[in-house]
Amino acid sequence: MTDSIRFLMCSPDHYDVDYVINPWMEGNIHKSSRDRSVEQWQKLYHTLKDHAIVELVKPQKGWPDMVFTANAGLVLDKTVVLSRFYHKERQGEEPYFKEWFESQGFTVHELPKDLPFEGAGDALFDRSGRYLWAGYGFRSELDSHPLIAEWLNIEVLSLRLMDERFYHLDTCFCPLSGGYLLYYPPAFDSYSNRLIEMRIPPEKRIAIEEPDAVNFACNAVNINQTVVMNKVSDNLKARLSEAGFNVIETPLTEFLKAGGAAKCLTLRVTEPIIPDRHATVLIETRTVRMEGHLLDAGLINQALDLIVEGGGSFKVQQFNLGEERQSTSNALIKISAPSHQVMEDIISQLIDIGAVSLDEDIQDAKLEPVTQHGVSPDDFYVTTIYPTEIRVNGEWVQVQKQRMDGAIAVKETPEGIIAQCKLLRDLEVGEKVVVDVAGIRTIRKTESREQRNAPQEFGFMSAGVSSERRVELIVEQVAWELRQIRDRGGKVVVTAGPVVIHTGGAEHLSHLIREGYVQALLGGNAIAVHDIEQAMMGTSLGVDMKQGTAVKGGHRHHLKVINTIRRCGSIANAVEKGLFKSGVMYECVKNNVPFSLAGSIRDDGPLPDTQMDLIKAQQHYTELLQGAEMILMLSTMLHSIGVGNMTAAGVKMVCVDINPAVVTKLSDRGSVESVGVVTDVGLFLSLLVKQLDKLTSRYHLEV
Ligand SMILES: NC(=O)c1ccc[n+]([C@@H]2O[C@H](COP(=O)([O-])OP(=O)(O)OC[C@H]3O[C@@H](n4cnc5c(N)ncnc54)[C@H](O)[C@@H]3O)[C@@H](O)[C@H]2O)c1
Ligand SMILES: NC(=[NH2+])NCCC[C@H](N)C(=O)O
Repeated sequence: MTDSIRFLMCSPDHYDVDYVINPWMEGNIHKSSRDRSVEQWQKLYHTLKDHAIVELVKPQKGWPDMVFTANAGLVLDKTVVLSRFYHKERQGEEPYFKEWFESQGFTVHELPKDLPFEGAGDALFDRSGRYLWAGYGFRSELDSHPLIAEWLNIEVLSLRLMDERFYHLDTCFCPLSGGYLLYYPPAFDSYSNRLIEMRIPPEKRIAIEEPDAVNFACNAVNINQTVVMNKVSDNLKARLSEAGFNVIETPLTEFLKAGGAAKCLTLRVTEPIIPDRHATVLIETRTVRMEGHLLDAGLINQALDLIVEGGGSFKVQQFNLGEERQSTSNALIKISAPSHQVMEDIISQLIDIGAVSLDEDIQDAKLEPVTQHGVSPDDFYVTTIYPTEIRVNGEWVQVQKQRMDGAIAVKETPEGIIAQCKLLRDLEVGEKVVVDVAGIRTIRKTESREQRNAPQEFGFMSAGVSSERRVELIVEQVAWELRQIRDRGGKVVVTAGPVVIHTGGAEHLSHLIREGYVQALLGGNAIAVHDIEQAMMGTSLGVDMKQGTAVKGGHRHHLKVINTIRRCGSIANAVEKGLFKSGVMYECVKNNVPFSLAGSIRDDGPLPDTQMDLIKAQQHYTELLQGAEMILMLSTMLHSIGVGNMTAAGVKMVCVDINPAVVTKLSDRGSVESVGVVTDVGLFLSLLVKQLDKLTSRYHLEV
């Protein structure tokens, strides 16, 4: 027995599973056996008494989980941070534990109300006492960690728990003597796993598998070289013994029904203090402001989800709800993150949804020079489709050539600062690039309630996937827009895949081009090949387009076509020679509608017009997209996604595809101008042409 080590336990007189506050309790209400739980608890108690002193706190009726004394608080030397339970079901335990600590002469620190922290269940010292591992994510709030660091004057390393089954840190993490760590890595997010790996050398990490984890092998009591736990596999036992530990198994199945085992049932109240320790936490906090229709546009939920999913936590410090129909709301949100890197990731996503720093926190954007052509400094801000501004020398500068997945390059010119989105490969030595997230804001339009909720037929509203009726409504709307754009001399760009031809859409798309509704066509080798095959041979990929049946040997047709066009040198030359007289490509040539065919690994031939240098192809696409007001994306995932990435918010995008997943991916840009239509593209085009004819036909005056 070691006199210097003391534990606190609470006998299970009132223990039962009375409610559900963790997944282990589900289905176990009143299913634990009183006799067996007493017997199991006694066995643990006596086992520990062989190795240490065990004190007892009086159990209280009505507080069945009080048996889990690990959650009483966190002790270091004669100081304790009392638990603030997350669930009301356990909050009533707090005064009893407080009384016990005070009666033993501990200095008790209490966290503010609404700042949960569940004691040694969520905070474990490295066994040498140099630092504290603290869990958050389910029961304890990240914001409690700085206070704990300060009160206990210790370095706190925050670990985010990800698996509900391992809702307390001590269910999946157990520091052992000699610098060893027993833990279950999948219970943590990747940032936390990296932190663990940085602190604990590989030879000291004993990572366990799921079968041991669900037997609560990590929920172990470690006293020097002894480890007491519910159950252990032979393999883990052997690994622990290799590391010099003697495992004592003591069944605690009745307590597993409430989500606890050996460690949960004990609190070590003698945690030695080491002299040269310092309060440190990596946690960063920032406050951002959001303004707009925060509630009904769902922006506030989106922001809070982003923070939590990104590994941070939040406090809404202020929320002013707009009172009138048109008035906007505003909120101040304080964000905490376990490291600068996590904070940066969260803030950059919040910037994308329009969050801004508080005036007093606004700084200039951080700029770093490009030192190698085509390579950005690390930590660069990745651009989105939304209009963006950066702050340079105290002034906000609009970023030009907005597109997503670029970096912001900044140049000083005699005319002033120029900031523009650039692809990494285009960055030049001498330019500076915006890094980090300071001094950046995106401008989000605040639409009125009417705009947001207008009936689908007259507004490119919420990015949504269509039902059958919506297809017709969207066709009516697209037709209306196409007519408006054509009549005012605007620009519509079409991206189209070969399915347009296979589904009989060629004649309709040809019609749109001929009638002046299309100002540029973007696609790949296939649309052109199959279109010309149809124009020259009546088949598309060997299928007779009139009969809908495969033509014998028809699969060779498209190669013949490719060969013919290659002989001519270009599609335009072939049209000039009169080799074919209809179809999408024919109309483009005849009506001077520029097109760009971008190559791919699948291409046969390719056609002489197909640009196999992808960088050139991307540049050509970008040029043709300049000034587009609307993009019709017709059944090509590859080219449509490529185009989506190049296009800033504000351009109307209509994505037509039979696969809802593709439509959702393309239309869900968080931008109100995108709309998705799940339907057959041939059908869509035929409806569109019909609707345009209706819109442009003369009135028949009845006399
Ligand atoms: N012979 C060739 O050279 C050849 C042949 C095929 C493809 N390719 C090339 O491969 C690349 C990818 O081709 P892609 O763009 O066709 O493929 P993709 O997979 O990127 O897109 C095809 C899309 O069409 C959708 N679709 C299928 N049937 C539909 C229907 N009836 N109505 C509406 N949507 C429908 C699919 O869901 C899919 O999203 C392109 O560059 C293309 O030029 C070349
Ligand atoms: N330190 C622990 N993991 N304690 C287990 C506590 C179990 C208890 N039923 C709860 O959900 O709070």
